[in-house]
Amino acid sequence: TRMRVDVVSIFPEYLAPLDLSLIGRARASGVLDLAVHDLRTWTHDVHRTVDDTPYGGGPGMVMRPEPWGEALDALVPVGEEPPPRLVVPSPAGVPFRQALAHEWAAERHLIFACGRYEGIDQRVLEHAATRMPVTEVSLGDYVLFGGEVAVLVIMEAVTRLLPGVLGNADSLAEESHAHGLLEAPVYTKPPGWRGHDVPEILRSGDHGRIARWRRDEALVRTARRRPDMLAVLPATELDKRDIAA
Ligand SMILES: N#Cc1c(-c2ccc3ccn(Cc4ccc(CN5CCCC5)cc4)c3c2)n[nH]c1N
Repeated sequence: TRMRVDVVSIFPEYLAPLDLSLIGRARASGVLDLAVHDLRTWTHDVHRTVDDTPYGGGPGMVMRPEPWGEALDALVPVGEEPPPRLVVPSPAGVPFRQALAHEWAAERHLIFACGRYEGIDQRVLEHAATRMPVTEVSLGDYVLFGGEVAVLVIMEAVTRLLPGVLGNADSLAEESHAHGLLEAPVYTKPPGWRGHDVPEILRSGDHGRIARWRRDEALVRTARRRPDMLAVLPATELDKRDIAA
């Protein structure tokens, strides 16, 4: 197996989509070995308590450290080399970007800790950091209820980078982002649909002009929707004339 992934959550059913389609195929082909665990497995009281009130006051509840400590003890064999990476989705995390997806696709073992409530007692991450690399990661500047959907996103981004998961067509699409712009619009049959026609050039067979048309469309789209992406393009990449057009 290329990669082992463990996910711990109080809502393990939230991770059911990881059984489907491409990720399901990656698991069936042996490229990915995924296990989802219920954090309450590591509680011992009759109410299977995972949360408590926050020290210092404040709204909501905080996830208790003990269940998490026992869960990580169970999932990290003593002396595992190299150690797994613990990934903890959090509103306070570093931004999740494609570069991180590439880094994590190279890991042998990932463990995802899905927080809920106001988050996980910080000592869980501090203690884990004494025996494995720990990354708090955020999907973006919006507020979710917990870490589960972040794990679905991260797992999709990472799994598609594992060898053999992408068809070579997709991997070419992956490369197309290499030019640092948003992709051009795509079309398929029929040539005319509800009064909207496919741009003539795409049906011309003139591959040089088609490539130029796509690059111009990509530039215009990027300038309109993601000017921040243009700011980082090396000058040699950017022809001001294209933008002005
Ligand atoms: N990835 C990612 C995330 C998450 C995320 C990830 C993991 C957990 C675990 C619990 N929550 C809920 C929550 C929501 C808001 C706060 C902030 N506090 C609220 C009042 C004072 C500050 C604390 C927890 C989570 C949210 N949100 N947005 C992303 N991009």
